[in-house]
Amino acid sequence: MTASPWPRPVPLVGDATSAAERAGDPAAWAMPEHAGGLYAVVGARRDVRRYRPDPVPADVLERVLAAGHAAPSVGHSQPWRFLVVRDPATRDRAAVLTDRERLRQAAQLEPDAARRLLDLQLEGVREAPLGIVVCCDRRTPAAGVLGRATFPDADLWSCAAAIQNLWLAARAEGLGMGWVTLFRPDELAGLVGLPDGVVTLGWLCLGWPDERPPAPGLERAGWSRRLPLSAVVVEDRWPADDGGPPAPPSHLRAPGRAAVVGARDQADRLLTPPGSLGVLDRAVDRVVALGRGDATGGTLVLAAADHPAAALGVSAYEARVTRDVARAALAGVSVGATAAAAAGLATVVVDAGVAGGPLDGAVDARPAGPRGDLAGAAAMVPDDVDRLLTAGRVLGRDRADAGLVALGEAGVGNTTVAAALAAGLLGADAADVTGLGAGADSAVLERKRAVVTAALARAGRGLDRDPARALAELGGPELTVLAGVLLGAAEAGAAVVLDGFAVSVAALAAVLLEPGAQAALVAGQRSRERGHDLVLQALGLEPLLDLRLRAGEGAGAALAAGLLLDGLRIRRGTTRVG
Ligand SMILES: Cc1cc2ncn([C@H]3O[C@H](COP(=O)(O)O)[C@@H](O)[C@H]3O)c2cc1C
Ligand SMILES: O=C(O)c1cccnc1
Repeated sequence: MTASPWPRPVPLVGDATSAAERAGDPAAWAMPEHAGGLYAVVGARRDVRRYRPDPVPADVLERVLAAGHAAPSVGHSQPWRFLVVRDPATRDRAAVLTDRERLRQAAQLEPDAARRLLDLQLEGVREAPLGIVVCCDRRTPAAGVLGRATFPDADLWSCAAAIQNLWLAARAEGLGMGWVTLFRPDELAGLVGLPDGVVTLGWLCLGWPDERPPAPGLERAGWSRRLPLSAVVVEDRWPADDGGPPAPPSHLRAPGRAAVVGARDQADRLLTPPGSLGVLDRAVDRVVALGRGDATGGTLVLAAADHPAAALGVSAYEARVTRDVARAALAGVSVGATAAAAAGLATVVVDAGVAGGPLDGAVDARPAGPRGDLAGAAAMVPDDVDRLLTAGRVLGRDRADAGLVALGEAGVGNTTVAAALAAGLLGADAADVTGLGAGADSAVLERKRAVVTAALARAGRGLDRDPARALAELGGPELTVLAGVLLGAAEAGAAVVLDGFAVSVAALAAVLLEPGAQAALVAGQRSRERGHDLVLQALGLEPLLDLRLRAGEGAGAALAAGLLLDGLRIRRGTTRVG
């Protein structure tokens, strides 16, 4: 192309680039000197719930509000209004509205869920020096705004984008912000006198933060994790085999961020290098975050059951051993019960279907319906899974106030049942999760693998998304009861100490049912059973002990609980610095 003799007209306002410049360097619009800072602020934004009372200077507030006002809006309609509340009386009335709403919602929930709601940290509304009621002025008819005729709620989304801008600017200024929506919208609107047609998106707390969470509190508490990017980015078309909606999020209470950070802070103030007790310190942090740092004892819950699968030659022992072990535990003379006593734990035995009829002195949680051997028929009927989970929950809640809840099992043949359940829940091969159990030889091991393989083929796929069905198809009644005990104990705020392979598989089912329960768990030990490590990894737990146990009965959980109680004593007894 020959050069044009004509100079290019350059507009005096706006974009001075030429088409040739833009084609020559399409990325030249970037702002490399700012990008790093922006991503850092995006990554460091947190929902803050604790505030210092100090005022926010007017110029800082104005910059933050201006950032909100710079948000994108549908048809450039700028529908947001930022109603800044400084008046302490209005703030106090808003706090009362959230308190009231909390009680109202709690009254409609199961007692347990209600308690969790009541524990929510909402003090920010009272503490923060500023409240911002973000409003959307919807009085312009949707059809009159470019883009809203087809998406009539796009004005609300614009306001949400403004909130995100406010939030990022606040973070960059070092201010904390929390978005509170536990209001009846009309009550909040009434409080600040919004006219008809102006709606609110909630109350933003704004002030200097009295917590500086490095990660979302719920993430640190193990409640949930940010999904990998690949899980939320879809190419071109929604996948045809998506398997239905994702599992609902957990409603189980994990410790709040303040509790989790508080536990860590407390440990950091001891006269010792932070984390000096390693894995034990992390377990102690968990218990302290649950508010149970004062525990000096607890309970070993031992659930026992026999299994039709045992008739397929998958154990080196006869089925009557289960009954003997459970009776010895009731008499306090089994390995598990003596280990529990040594650790300062009481033992409670649950009869989850021990052969030979109900066991005197045990908590009765026996399945009522038919039982299958996994390979040929489902382990239990769904009704029994529900009943046994509930029975376990009741027991777990009941034992939560006594201190730690350690879990143990007895059931001849149950390492095969646990292997089938683990394979179903993890999508693993039989060979990866089938081990020697209480002492299998190669012929028994061969039969165990065959049973697990047949069970998986019979039960079909997708069990990882439906843990209750997995328990019915591939589970055992003692594992189901233990999953319930874990959930009940975790719901009531207790720390739960796991034992070996079978207990850990029960825990995996429980955590798939209620991810929030993970925050309550401490892995007692890594046993020598094949597959245990895989299950612990799936639980995201590092065990306290690694003694190559193959005991079952809660022996490892009791040993670890003793160590954990020592760790709590050390935490309480060590002097604090500065
Ligand atoms: C005397 C005795 C006491 C036990 N206590 C726990 N288990 C452990 O072994 C059993 C599971 O292994 P498998 O799947 O190979 O049968 C469960 O009862 C478990 O708790 C025991 C096993 C025996 C023999
Ligand atoms: O790993 C275990 O928990 C285990 C192994 C063998 C027998 N009972 C339990």
